[in-house]
Amino acid sequence: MTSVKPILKIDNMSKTYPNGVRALDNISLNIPAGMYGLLGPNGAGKSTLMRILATIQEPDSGTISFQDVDVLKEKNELRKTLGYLPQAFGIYKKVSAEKLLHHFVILKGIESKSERRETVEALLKQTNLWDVRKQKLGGFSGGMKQRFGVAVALIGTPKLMIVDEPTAGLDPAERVRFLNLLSELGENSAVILSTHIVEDVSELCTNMAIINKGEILMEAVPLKAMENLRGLIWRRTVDKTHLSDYELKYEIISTKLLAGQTVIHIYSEENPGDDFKPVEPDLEDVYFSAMNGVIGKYANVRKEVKP
Ligand SMILES: Nc1ncnc2c1ncn2[C@@H]1O[C@H](COP(=O)(O)OP(=O)(O)OP(=O)(O)O)[C@@H](O)[C@H]1O
Repeated sequence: MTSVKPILKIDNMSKTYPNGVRALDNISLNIPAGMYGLLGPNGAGKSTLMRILATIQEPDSGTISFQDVDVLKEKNELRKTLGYLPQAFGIYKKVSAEKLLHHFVILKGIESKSERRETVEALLKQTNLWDVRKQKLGGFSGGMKQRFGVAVALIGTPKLMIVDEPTAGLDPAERVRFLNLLSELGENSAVILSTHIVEDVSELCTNMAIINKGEILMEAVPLKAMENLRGLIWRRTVDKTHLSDYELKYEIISTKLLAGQTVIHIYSEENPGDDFKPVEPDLEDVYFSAMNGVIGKYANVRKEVKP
């Protein structure tokens, strides 16, 4: 749980699709201002939650409040102060970035011509697209398109930004540029970033939640969560053919191929011996520990059923 006062509160929210998939299962979250990471694997329910927060999808039950706004009842109130970058969005390929942004600024209701020009210029500069403003959007790289999406989402200086899986498919340089842009936004508004990439959260977010199969496994301050795991994570290289023996004996939280070798991380409250070395836990250890139920929502359940 985060101790800072929440700016966005989600209570007991559920959503089941007509095909019977329960995408969100009684979710509650307290989200403070700044950068907030929603971390989870494919199919966890992130996009469903983001679309509901962005007021384009209805939950079956639950409430959301943003400051004094009852989000589900006063959708237009929230929309005035909302920026949303969806996971996938279409753009007009044959139009230049500058021209299309002008159109969106008009749609947002900025009537004065000079104010429009200033807004467009400021947004293109902020998103580092000023030099390519005359280029057609069809020729933009994935990262440039994402930054254009941010420019659109930023029109009207939103207080709440919803950003759904923005770094998937970006090359490393574009990813860094994009994350830097987001962290600047986090200084003035609440930014909720959904991602399956642990590094997006560790590099950027002061608060986070881990979601899987429609459930929140834990809410945490990343630095504290890593600290709490200190002394509990151990690693060693194993022969792949012996992996199942280790699985029987230890609480393996992750198995990775590293330079052709199989490296396992285990959770153990005591020194396991057996050539294991202590690990300084990172956010990936936190994520896999929560996903495996050794910490977070299912930690106690798991301990009770263990011999
Ligand atoms: N319109 C829909 N109709 C039926 N099932 C859906 C629909 N949208 C999503 N789902 C299902 O709901 C679950 C959650 O999907 P969601 O897209 O919210 O997850 P996600 O965490 O964003 O995953 P991804 O990163 O793969 O987009 C998945 O099992 C998905 O197949």
